[in-house]
Amino acid sequence: MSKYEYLSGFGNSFESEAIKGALPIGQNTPQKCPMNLFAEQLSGNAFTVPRHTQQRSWLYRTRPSVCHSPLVPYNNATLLVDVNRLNPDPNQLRWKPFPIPDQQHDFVEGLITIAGAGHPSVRHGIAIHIYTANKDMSSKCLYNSDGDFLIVPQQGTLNIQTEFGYLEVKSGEICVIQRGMCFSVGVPDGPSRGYILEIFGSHFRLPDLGPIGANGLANPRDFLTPVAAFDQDSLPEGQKYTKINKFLGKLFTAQQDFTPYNVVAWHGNYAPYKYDLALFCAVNSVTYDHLDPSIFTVLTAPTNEPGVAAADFVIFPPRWLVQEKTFRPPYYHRNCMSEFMGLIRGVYEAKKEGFLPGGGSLHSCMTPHGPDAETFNAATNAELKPVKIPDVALAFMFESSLILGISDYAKANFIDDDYWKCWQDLKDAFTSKQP
Ligand SMILES: O=C(O)Cc1cc(O)ccc1O
Ligand SMILES: [Fe+2]
Repeated sequence: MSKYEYLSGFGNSFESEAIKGALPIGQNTPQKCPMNLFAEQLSGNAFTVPRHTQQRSWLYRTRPSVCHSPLVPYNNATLLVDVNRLNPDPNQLRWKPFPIPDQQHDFVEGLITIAGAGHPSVRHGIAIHIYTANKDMSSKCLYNSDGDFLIVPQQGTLNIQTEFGYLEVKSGEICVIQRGMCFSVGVPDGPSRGYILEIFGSHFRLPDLGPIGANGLANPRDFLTPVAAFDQDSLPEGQKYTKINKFLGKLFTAQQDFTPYNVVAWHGNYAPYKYDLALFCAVNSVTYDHLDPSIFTVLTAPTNEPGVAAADFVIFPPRWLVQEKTFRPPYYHRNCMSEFMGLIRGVYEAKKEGFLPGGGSLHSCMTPHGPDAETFNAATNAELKPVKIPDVALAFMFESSLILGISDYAKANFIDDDYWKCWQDLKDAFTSKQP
């Protein structure tokens, strides 16, 4: 039987036992838990939030998480930086694909902060990171006190062990690992790379569908949460397990002499999940005009202001373009939101050249942008028959209401210095035509 087994549904209250009978019946904290397990609650929200937003789980484990040595600074992730150390830059920014260094490094060591805003200390804000890895996090796990990670693998499958069970996340799929959950990333395909959206405030939810109705976009049943699984073998005598904690933008580490993957059963609605982007049911104009990209929202992390997201995760999926009398690529625009884009595979519909898989772009608040000149010229003259954006294309956007700063590293490395030139051939065809 594969260790990758899942429960289906978004935000459900689940229960899962790796050994039948490990969950207490009818209560959370019996005087003695079945099988002498320890009961431990993991809270994803304040105890007192409205019931429909409450997220928490109960974990039944062989030893509680508290049995570890004191946490001390961990300095092996040199490019992960606190969001209070970022720089303003209003330019249109584009990064070439971030290379995967040859030197041996795991998912944590390969974290690179690109952009962000707000701060985890006030539970408001986001950070955008790139990860690269070419070795597994063996005997090492990460848990994040700062917020939730939405992970978008671009190259290489991720085998992720979590306290809740195992997740296999391929390129073209995403996963969410929330605040506090221990996880370890394996890279079975070798050199791997991807994007991370970290949110410091609310959790991700599915967008409201309004007049779209009860179905479409990302359907709840396609979100998959792992079944309970724990490490059967104890650590060899003398061997330690390393726990790493991201806390206010810095990493800390502690040791313990047992695996953190000792949860025999769990129940609740605060659990990691994955989603296959190929299952996204795109909805769009079947008459005319280019609609706003919010129509492609997979997940949204709301702020307290109705309709305003700390971050939306939006994709540009394979789909048919059928609009009549319409300039079909994205329009030229200046947005009050910040738009970080990444490319999983193929070519993005607004950029004929230069935006490459594993790279990125950032168009900040009010930074003008839109299709490059080549795309404009082709689309203005194209015959408007139905066209399929092919299955090999998959771009995405992290769109945020916050104004993002960029890291020293992102400012100085892999920047495409010629990006601005892609718009310079957009000529004034109005003035020259006047009598
Ligand atoms: O800038 C971008 O490429 C993203 C984007 C796509 C789109 O279809 C409409 C607006 C928008 O910001
Ligand atoms: Fe845009």
